[in-house]
Amino acid sequence: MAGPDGGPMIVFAGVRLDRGDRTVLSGLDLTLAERRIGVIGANGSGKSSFARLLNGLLLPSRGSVTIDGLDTRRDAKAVRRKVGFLFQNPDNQIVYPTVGEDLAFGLKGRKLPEAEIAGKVRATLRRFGLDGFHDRLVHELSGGERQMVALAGVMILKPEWLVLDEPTTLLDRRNTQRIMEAVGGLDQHVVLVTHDLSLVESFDRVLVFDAGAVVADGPPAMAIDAYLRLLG
Ligand SMILES: Nc1ncnc2c1ncn2[C@@H]1O[C@H](COP(=O)(O)OP(=O)(O)OP(=O)(O)O)[C@@H](O)[C@H]1O
Repeated sequence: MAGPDGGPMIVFAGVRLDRGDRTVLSGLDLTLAERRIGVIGANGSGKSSFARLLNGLLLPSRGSVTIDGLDTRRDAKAVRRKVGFLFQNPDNQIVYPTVGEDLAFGLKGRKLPEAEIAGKVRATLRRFGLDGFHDRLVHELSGGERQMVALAGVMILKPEWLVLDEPTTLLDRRNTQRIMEAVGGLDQHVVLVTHDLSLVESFDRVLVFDAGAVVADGPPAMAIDAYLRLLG
C-alpha cells in the first residue's frame, strides 16, 4: 500500500486514544503521504500523543494506525524501523557516554559487521556536521550539539519517516536553524510537532489540533491562519 506518488503512507482509521481515564484524541481519519507535514495546536491539544501514535510509542484505544500496511500494534518492530522519532529533550534518547558509541548502538542491534558500523558512524557524523565528535562525552556537549547527535542517531538507522516532537524548544535560534537545516536536507518524510509556526511555513501540509481533534488540515497559510483565529 503506497502513497499517491508511490511513496510511503501512514493511515489513521477511526482512531481514538484514551490516556488514564481521559479521551485525548478522537475521530482521527487521516492519510499522510506528503514529505513535510507540520502539526500545530495549543498546549494539551493532543499533538505529542498524535506523534507517539505514528511509530507505536502509543497504541490507539480504538481504530488503527498503519504504515504502508504495517499495523503499529501487530507489527511494532517493523514500524519502528520505518518511523524514527526525535524527542524534545535529546537526553531521552542518547544512551551511551560517547557520541561514537551512541551512534553505533542502533546498528549493533541490527547485527552489522564492526567495520561497516564504524564506516556508517563516520559518514553520519560528517553528514550532520559532527566531524571530530566521535570520542566526545555526550554529557559535556551543549544542548544544540546533543540534539544534533540525537538526530544523527535516529537517521543512521535510515527510517522512511522522521517524527520530531518539539525538537527545537530547548534550543536557541542558531541551533534551531542548524537542526531545521539538517531536517530540511533529509530525503525522508518528516512530521514536525512545533509551537514555532515559522518552522512549518514552507511545509506541504499542516494539521491543526484542538481539544484532541484535527480542526484544520491543508496548506500552511490556511492552517496557520485557522490556528491564529482559534487563539483569538
Ligand atoms: N499519561 C497520561 N494520562 C492522562 N492524561 C494524559 C497523559 N498524557 C497526556 N495526557 C493528557 O492528554 C492531553 C494531550 O496531551 P499531549 O501531550 O498530547 O498534548 P500536546 O498538544 O502535545 O501539548 P504540549 O503542546 O503542551 O506539549 C493533555 O490534556 C494531557 O494532560
